[in-house]
Amino acid sequence: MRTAYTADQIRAAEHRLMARLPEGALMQRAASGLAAACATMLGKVYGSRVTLLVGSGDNGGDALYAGALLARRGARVEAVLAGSRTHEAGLEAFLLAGGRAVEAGTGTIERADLVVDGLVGIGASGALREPYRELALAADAAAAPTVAVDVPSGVDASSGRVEGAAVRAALTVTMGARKTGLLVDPGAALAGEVELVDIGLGPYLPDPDVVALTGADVAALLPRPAAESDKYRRGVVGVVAGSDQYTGAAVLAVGGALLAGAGMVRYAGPGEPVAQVRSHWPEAVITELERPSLDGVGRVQAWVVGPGLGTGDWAREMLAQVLASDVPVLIDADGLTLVARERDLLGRDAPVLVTPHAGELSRLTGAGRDEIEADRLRHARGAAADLGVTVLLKGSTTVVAEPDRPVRVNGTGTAWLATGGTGDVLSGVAGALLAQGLGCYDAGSCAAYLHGLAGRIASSGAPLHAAGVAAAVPAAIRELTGRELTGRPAPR
Ligand SMILES: NC(=O)C1=CN([C@@H]2O[C@H](COP(=O)(O)OP(=O)(O)OC[C@H]3O[C@@H](n4cnc5c(N)ncnc54)[C@H](OP(=O)(O)O)[C@@H]3O)[C@@H](O)[C@H]2O)[C@@H](O)CC1
Ligand SMILES: Nc1ncnc2c1ncn2[C@@H]1O[C@H](COP(=O)(O)OP(=O)(O)O)[C@@H](O)[C@H]1O
Ligand SMILES: [K+]
Repeated sequence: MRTAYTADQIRAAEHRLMARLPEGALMQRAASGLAAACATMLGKVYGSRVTLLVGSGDNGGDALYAGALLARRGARVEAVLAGSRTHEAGLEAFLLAGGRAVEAGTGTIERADLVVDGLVGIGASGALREPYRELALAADAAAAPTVAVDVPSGVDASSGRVEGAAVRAALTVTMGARKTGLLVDPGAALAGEVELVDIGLGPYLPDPDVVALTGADVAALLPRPAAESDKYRRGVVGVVAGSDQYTGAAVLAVGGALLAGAGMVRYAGPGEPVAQVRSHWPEAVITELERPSLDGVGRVQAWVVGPGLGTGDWAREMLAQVLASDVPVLIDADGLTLVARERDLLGRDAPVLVTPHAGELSRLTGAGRDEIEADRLRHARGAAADLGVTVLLKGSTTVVAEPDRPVRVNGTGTAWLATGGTGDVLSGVAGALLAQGLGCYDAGSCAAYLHGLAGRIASSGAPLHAAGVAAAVPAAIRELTGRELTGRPAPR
């Protein structure tokens, strides 16, 4: 599990650790980790040109001490001192090691083999001010890669929010613990690779603000069939999706559920989608509905409701019946539009997982779509608290929020997933995990991981289509579980 923390959490931990250490010790640890990462990126340090962008705080201090270490190894290191003041001891060490302070606009950024962004770290507030803004833009325009110290300047460390210009780093060397903003877009997209330098902060850190599951975490959570499993015990998913107008959503949601390991998938819907689901998935158990009713559809362990369902009376009645059941329900797409109109539908005791994209969340909460995308953590958390449900907010970083738990963030996806129907597949995958017994928080975050990985497999650097993502889900599971045997060993 990768953990991340807000600036306040990090600062509090640093204070406790610093009280036990000689002055400056933490910064020395940070700087040597930073210098080592820069050296690896440069390949050959001797004779290379390194330009430091140095702000007025300790972030600039880290850069100066690291610059001193690189200068001692023969790099030609120049520093642009951009702040109203400069970390004194850091500057002294830098100059003593042969580093040079230069003015911006002397071509130093353009000539560099490597730029080090030490403008601001966790002490930043608001959009980058001048001259930092212009330096960030110059670093972005330069040919050399940028290594960001702690966080790319311009990215809010606690949220990933970016107001105005920001540094685009090839590598972010982060001190003591990952910052939340490095795992959540738009900040995550600007951080590049993230390398964590251990400065001994671990024992002083509180519970994390956000976490990202690793493949091993997901593998440990994924349900597997046991030797004595049968299809009912493995978990039956009910899918209420699709309409005469939107048949594909039904096919994709059922496919996602089947290929993510449901013991069985029951599909209930009107004639057109029934015909489509039947021809694509003969293994699904289908009830063709003459009227909106779940009578006679059979028992399930979880429902998926909403994709392509429409928002008319039929859809509303189906949603109400699904929500009147006593099993977990995943609500997506049109189901969310209906809930936005009629919040009371959510009043139930069994768990609810909602899976909006930013536009759908906007309908649910009234916040603007752009505002949600700029600060997805805050909006997902707020909606989970307000609605009393688990919220999986889709997008470039998918986040799963549940009251009183760290937000789980997922970055396994690829932008190629931004194509029609992939969300329907996700709803099926998550529904299968709910039916197999995972709670909403685990089902949502494992589904996001698997779906993102399946997207990468299906894409392999080229366009994908939603059915291909569903088809790649078993390969994604195989990649995580390493082809382990389940049930009885094969006879020899
Ligand atoms: N503490 C520790 O033990 C360790 C800390 N470490 C390191 O210290 C970093 C935190 O250092 P920090 O607290 O000095 O804050 P930091 O981010 O350098 O700069 C804040 C200053 O920047 C300015 N400024 C703010 N917003 C701005 C804006 N929008 N646009 C322009 N300027 C802006 C403002 O200054 P002013 O405007 O007054 O010039 C403010 O005072 C941390 O990220 C890590 O790298 C590591 O060495 C490990 C040990
Ligand atoms: N830029 C992106 N990077 C990674 N994943 C993305 C990106 N944009 C969208 N996705 C993913 O693609 C899927 C799209 O779902 P959704 O918006 O519901 O589409 P649809 O309704 O057409 O199925 C979600 O899983 C989402 O997280
Ligand atoms: K920085």
